[in-house]
Amino acid sequence: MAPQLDGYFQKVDELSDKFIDRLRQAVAIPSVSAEAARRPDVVRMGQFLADELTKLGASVELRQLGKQEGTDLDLPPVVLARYGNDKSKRTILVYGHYDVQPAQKSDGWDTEPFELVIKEDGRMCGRGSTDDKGPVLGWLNAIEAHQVAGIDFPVNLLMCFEGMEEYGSDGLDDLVYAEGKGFFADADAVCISDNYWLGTEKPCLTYGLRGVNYYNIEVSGPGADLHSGVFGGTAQEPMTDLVRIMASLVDSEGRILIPGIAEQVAPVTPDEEGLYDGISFSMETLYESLGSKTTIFDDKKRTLMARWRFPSLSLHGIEGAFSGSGAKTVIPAKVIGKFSIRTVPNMEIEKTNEAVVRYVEEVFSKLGSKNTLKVYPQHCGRWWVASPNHWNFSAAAKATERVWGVKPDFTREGGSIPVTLTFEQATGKNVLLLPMGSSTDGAHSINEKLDKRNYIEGIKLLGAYLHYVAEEPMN
Ligand SMILES: NCC(=O)N[C@@H](Cc1c[nH]cn1)C(=O)O
Ligand SMILES: [Zn+2]
Ligand SMILES: [Zn+2]
Repeated sequence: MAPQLDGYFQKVDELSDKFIDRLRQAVAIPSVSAEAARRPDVVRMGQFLADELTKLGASVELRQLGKQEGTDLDLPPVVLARYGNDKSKRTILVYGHYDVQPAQKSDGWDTEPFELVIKEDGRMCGRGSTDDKGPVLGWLNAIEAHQVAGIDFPVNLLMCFEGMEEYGSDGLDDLVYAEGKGFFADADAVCISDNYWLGTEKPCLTYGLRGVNYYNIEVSGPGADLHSGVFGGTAQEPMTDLVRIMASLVDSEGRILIPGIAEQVAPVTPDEEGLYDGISFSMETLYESLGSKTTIFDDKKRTLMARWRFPSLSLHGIEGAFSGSGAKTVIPAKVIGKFSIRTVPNMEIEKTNEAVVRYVEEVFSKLGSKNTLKVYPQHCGRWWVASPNHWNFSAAAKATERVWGVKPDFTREGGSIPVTLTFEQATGKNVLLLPMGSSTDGAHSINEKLDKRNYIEGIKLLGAYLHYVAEEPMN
């Protein structure tokens, strides 16, 4: 089956230095969507992709999305591209994002985050290497390897690459819904490569994601930051209120203390109980990914359930708080606490928001503080669970076995890619998550990396998947 694949694989190996260089160029563009000052770099990264795709012969459009909500900042463009328009072939729509999480060497990185540094053991370190520049470039590299090998591209490829995923995909949903019957109308299925294997050796295909509701809690009081010697003990301090509110959201065992959250979670079914044992996942690999043994649970099943099918609440930070080294004796006038809830079936965005706002206001009112509180969701994206019983998943499973020599696990994921559900609803087609990187890649963390092996074999995997898609009978 898929007879041209050996020639394709050989060409990917031959071109591997060129493909790594393409990733090096992409990592060097600090396309951090969360930082206003970096917006020109995000736009530059979109342009880089558009130029590379144009050179490969794709037709490319940079779609403007208007202003970022509540700001004067232009949103970065969505790169929409088409490669091939042969009515006798299937059409696959792929999505990825070219923005990255913030990173600074001083966060604790061993090397400059926006320089791709290749270690002797094959780790390619750099912000965005695995999330999501490596996988996005994987599609471009697959096109190039086919061209150089002289192998006919097996499908028509539609591409949608956005630059705001790490900041809530502002503006993308409207575009995807609008183009469901437009630019994306020909799509027979959707494939997203923006997640990770559960461990470091066994590949997986993913059919579920948690959603995310991200919140701000603002507490303000004094008109300006104050000297704590002069005003300590006389002014009510916003940070004191905020820390007490934040401490009331979740306990050290990860239990969410907000009434109205656990009540929305779908009960565990007997069928589901048996699902976890068959999954290749070890606590040892988790400890390696975590860099410590500080897990809430000691066993695989409860750990996987906590990641996939129960909600979690994480405290992320406090804007306006002193966080440098040294000993600044300030009372911050206004602080904004940031936290998010990863949501699961059958939680509803609005119901969850209402429960959060009600609870935070109640806790604050019990403090008897004269400060002012505002609590509001910053962005929300729904959870997604799909059926893996579809030719899209069968093709990916065959490709995985061909490239990695092992049948993939079928997994869910704790992270969120809210546009996944939007693609499913807008196109009415099956969506598959086909990861390239592994659990130790450290996405969003310091020293993010993509192993050279996962990048190169991942390029083979994406191409092989398209060949098997072309061979699958419709179901
Ligand atoms: N690779 C997917 C990913 O990292 N998604 C982000 C999405 C997000 C939501 N709010 C901010 N980023 C995630 O954190 O899961
Ligand atoms: Zn991502
Ligand atoms: Zn991410």
